[in-house]
Amino acid sequence: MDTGIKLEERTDTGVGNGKNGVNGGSASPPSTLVTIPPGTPPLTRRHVLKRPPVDIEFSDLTYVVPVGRNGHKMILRSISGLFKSGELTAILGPSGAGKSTLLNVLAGYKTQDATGAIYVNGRPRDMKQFRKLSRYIMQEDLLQPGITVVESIRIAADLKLGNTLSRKEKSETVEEIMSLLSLARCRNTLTTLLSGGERKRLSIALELVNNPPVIFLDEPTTGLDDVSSAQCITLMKALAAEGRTVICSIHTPSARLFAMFDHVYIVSEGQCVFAGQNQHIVPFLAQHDLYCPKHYNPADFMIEVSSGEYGNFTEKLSKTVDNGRCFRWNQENQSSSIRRPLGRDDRGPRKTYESHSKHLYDFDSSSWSQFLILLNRMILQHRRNKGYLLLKAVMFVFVSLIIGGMFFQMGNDGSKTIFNFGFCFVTIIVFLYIPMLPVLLHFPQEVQLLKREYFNRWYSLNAYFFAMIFSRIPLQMMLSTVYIVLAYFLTDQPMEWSRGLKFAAICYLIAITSEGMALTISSRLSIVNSVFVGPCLSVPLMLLAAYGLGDSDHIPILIRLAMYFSYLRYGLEGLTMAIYGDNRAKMMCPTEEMVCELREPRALLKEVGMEDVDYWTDFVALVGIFVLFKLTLYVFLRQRLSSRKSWSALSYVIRFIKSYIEH
Ligand SMILES: Nc1ncnc2c1ncn2[C@@H]1O[C@H](COP(=O)(O)OP(=O)(O)OP(=O)(O)O)[C@@H](O)[C@H]1O
Repeated sequence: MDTGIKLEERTDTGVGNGKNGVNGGSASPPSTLVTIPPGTPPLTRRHVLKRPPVDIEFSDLTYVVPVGRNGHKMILRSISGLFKSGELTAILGPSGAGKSTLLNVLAGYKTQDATGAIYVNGRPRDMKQFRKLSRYIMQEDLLQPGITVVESIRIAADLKLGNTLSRKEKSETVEEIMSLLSLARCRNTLTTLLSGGERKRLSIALELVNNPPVIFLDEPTTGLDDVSSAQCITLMKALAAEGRTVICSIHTPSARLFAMFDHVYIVSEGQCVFAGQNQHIVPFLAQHDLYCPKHYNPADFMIEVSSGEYGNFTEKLSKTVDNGRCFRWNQENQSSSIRRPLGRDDRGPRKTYESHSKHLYDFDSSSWSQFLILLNRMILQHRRNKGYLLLKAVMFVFVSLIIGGMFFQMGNDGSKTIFNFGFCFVTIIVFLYIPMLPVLLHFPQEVQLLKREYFNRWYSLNAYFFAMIFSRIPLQMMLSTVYIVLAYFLTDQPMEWSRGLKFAAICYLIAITSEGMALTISSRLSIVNSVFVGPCLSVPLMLLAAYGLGDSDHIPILIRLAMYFSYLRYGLEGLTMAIYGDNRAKMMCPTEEMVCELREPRALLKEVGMEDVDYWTDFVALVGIFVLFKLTLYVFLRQRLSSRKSWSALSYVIRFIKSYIEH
């Protein structure tokens, strides 16, 4: 089965449905249980731009994922539906029914394996334009660590509002959002210390900064207690009542929560088994001789029916609602408008988003501002992560003392030249592992955060990528200096500025290249796989660094080719040349030694086959490999963040490799 992108997408997105935002004509009667406390500030805040309403319709949506090497699994089966602005919609269903998948496809988070059509205000969805209108709050509340609540919202406001508001207006916006989401009390708490409810509210606050007209939430109440869940849904209801389209997937809601939803869409085995107002569910089921017991939560009953507890009704119910096309239960009067002409733009002339406010939905901050804001955020996070910095510095001190002790005073000892060459080899291993391992553990999580922020259009990948490079390199160099200085002095290497600087430069290059390699590996893999693949790849790199030393004529051609890619070999050559190159004078030979065969530096270089090696060639090769890793990282990240077809080939290759690693 063809699983390519087949969602209809065009460049001319439609707009405005003629309603002016408020729950105009939403068929659901206001629930008596929904209480927005008196005095609650209006959700459309003073300094925030007005957004036009957005209706989302989908037709014959099918989602098929590849399973194993040849199999497929159909998760969504040709379902249809309509989610209107001004309404709070719940997508309900038993576990594994396909709720999150539906949300992912509608939000545009996953489009690759989907087929069918999605319409925005009656016109085929233009994904580029739609991404500017919608925000997706995912189930896991991934928040940037090392910053406080107020700092998080300020950074989001700086990135999203750019120069559209003055500094004072932006501060007011931040304060308004904090009070709206009851976050003022924990304004100075680090995000990592927040409770589940506070994390969820902060996730919502961050996406509300520039007032999106469409909000998707994946299971917003999971992990929250009854009170926090009710607060969260009340807030969603209030946001919808202001004209936004709010769609959330939700697991078995209590009767109280269930009554708050304006529109309920129930999924079972990838099919729609009900779409309409919550009060119609009980009569709907009664039509099929399924009677909800008195005082029983209709949501629970519906889920039990969908789970097959009363027999298999999925096909029958799905047929009755025409797999989501039937509009009968969406309104008070159920006798009319049985089937919706999905996708037909029948609401008269309207402006397009392009003409309405094209510039409002582009990035409001320039790439340069995004870069500076992200750089500041990353530096702040590094500074706050004192435990990690200290641990890394202590590791470097510890390793340099151990290595310094093992090779103590051998640098100028002609009888220990070969051991001192061993010091160079050990040094490249240090700068392979210490910069690499923490990245393999940490970066897969950071990629998840990047995906969330990028998908919700906080910044461009270029801004993030360069901020990451510029925040990491100085830190890596600072920490590496600890080892370089201690080990260099303890092992008594030549006290010449030029040699010391050349030695340090190669160490820095190996360190940042190792970090680059780790970033590249972990940009595509989970933590477990990264931690496995990284050290495994290091073994051939180390072997290639030392393979055939002194006997390079007999190295097989394939290994010789592979050597060109082993940056550790260039590193080893560079360190050796820094210490022994440039016609270094003979080393001292201790009196107790009869002969010091290798006291002449040239003799060592000949022994290890490096007489013709040029330090600057190695230096340039290391820079080249560093740049190559960075470019690969950029391509991998772009591919990971993109749903464009042009990346499909690369993504299939990566999927194929991963299917071997992960099975
Ligand atoms: N990439 C995938 N490969 C294979 N199966 C998948 C994939 N993604 C989802 N599924 C399967 O599709 C089904 C629907 O998944 P989905 O996450 O949409 O369910 P859900 O209704 O949100 O469930 P829950 O309420 O438990 O989160 C599940 O059985 C899941 O295992």
